[in-house]
Amino acid sequence: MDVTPGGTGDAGHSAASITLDGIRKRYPDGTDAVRELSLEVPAGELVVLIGPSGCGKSTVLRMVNRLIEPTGGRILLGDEDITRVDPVKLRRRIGYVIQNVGLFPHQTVTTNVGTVPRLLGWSKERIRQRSGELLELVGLDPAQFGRRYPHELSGGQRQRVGVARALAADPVVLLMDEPFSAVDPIVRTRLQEEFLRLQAEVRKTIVLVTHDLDEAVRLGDRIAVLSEGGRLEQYDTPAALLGAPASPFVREFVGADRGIRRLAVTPVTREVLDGAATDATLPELPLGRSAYDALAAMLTAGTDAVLVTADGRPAGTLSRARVLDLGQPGS
Ligand SMILES: Nc1ncnc2c1ncn2[C@@H]1O[C@H](COP(=O)(O)OP(=O)(O)OP(=O)(O)O)[C@@H](O)[C@H]1O
Repeated sequence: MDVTPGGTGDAGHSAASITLDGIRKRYPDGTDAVRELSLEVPAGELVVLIGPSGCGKSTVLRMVNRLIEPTGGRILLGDEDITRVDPVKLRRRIGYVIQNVGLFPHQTVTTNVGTVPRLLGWSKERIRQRSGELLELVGLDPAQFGRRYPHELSGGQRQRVGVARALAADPVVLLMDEPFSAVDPIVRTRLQEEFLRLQAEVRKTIVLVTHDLDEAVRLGDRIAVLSEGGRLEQYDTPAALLGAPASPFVREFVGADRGIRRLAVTPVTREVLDGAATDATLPELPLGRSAYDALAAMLTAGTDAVLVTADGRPAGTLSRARVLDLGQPGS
């Protein structure tokens, strides 16, 4: 299957960076939802906006596709200032996924996925082909699911259709507002994993809003922690954020269990190994897995170390003490 952007003959938009340049939003009642925020999202990266309820996350997200008009500042997609372009045309270039998906209930899955291509005037055949590709990409067999209506799907399946629809016209940017929060935790974890695989293939520029720190750490290339009024407290990789919170606010926000969270985003590399590969009775762990996986393997096997392998051959051992060090700030 051709999963390259615009695989059905479109010119291909690939991904564009997003620059928020001093954006502000004051609602008509005088609420300063976003006082001033500057942030750059590199092309092809997934950036998570996280922060306490009411800090302005959704307002920021919706200013990017102009569902909410900024009261100040500029937003650039690549080099283009989009604060002045036609918002309706803009939204056709930006995928948008929300919590309860918002599928059209009286349209089939295939028709839902083809919404934006139809608005763009694609031919019927091209839309049908693109819908099929996208459904396969999100793990739904088009022959089985294409003719169903949204109420004939599970919550997780609906969410996948929502993602397929958002990607259908090969948007330059994907905005996601709490996309996985309406499904139960097990389905959520599976959707997150599938979504990471999908992102590895399509490499869109994505801004995702969530309340869930674990989700932020799992999905984000970078995380922007916001406080009230859209104030940017820290903008960093998950490992840096958990390892070195920049302020007491962030420290409190990432919580006392940030050490264990940090292990989950710390890969086991050759540099961290602290013993020779001598003990073949130890549980094995391939290089590149997380320090959290290493600790889990030790706890399961009741050992104090794992044998780390590279291409199936022993590369060294990693001790429990070393893993615990990796969870400490500043290591
Ligand atoms: N239309 C509106 N008019 C006035 N104030 C608004 C409006 N929409 C949002 N607000 C306020 O702006 C602030 C930011 O809201 P926003 O929805 O962006 O926050 P959020 O971080 O996404 O919150 P949550 O996590 O609870 O969804 C809040 O104080 C909210 O009450």
